[in-house]
Amino acid sequence: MVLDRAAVTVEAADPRSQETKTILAPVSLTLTEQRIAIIGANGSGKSTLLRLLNGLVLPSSGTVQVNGNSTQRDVSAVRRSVGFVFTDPLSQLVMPTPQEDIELSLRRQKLSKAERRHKATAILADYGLAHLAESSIYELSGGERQLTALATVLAVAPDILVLDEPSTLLDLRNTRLLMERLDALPQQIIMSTHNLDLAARFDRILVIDCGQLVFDGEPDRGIARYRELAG
Ligand SMILES: Nc1ncnc2c1ncn2[C@@H]1O[C@H](COP(=O)(O)OP(=O)(O)OP(=O)(O)O)[C@@H](O)[C@H]1O
Repeated sequence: MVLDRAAVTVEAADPRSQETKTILAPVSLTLTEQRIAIIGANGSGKSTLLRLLNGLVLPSSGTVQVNGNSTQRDVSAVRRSVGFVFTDPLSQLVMPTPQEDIELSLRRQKLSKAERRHKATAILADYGLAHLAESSIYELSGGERQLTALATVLAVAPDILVLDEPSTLLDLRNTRLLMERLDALPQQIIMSTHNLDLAARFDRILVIDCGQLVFDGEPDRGIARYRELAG
């Protein structure tokens, strides 16, 4: 993934104003490490940076490329390569039950209906969610929904996994399970998190503050920088 002076600005809240607000100042990055964490205060711009990576947000200036595909010109190719897990699983789970959601995720694979059903059942079992396969998404706990959302995205084996604060709703046990699961994945992972234990395990850390990249490097130093900023 390559960001070349990618910046995000939005119109000012007051429609009479000509001004724009910069949410993310121009940033140039080549993201090649297997495990990259993004940390920073609430509202600093972490989600905006992540959303640039799969074309959910397009840069107002500069470019973002994934495997040579521009998010502005080839967004479908980018979305096929980049699986995105939202902080709020309800933004992502669109079908009534986990089983149906995973089957929907598998729709582009050349499988018969029965094969799709069978594969979705196996994926849910792998995540310890088999007993919830036919439950309403709304009856699941926040953590169960979060794991279902992860299973749904990984069902299609994207090349790159982008996760926006994936442990927010998880208890200690499920956070540990998530860490183990992420550790075992072959994909490149780029994740924002407020969980510094999780971030410390990664290869590279980006620290964002007020829409600016203020640190890019080794986890211990990145976490120390973030602690300084938090005061
Ligand atoms: N479409 C938009 N229009 C106006 N402001 C926006 C828009 N998207 C994001 N913002 C603002 O940009 C800033 C950065 O938001 P972003 O969601 O990237 O922060 P974050 O670091 O992920 O925060 P958190 O840790 O709270 O999830 C916030 O002040 C947010 O209100």
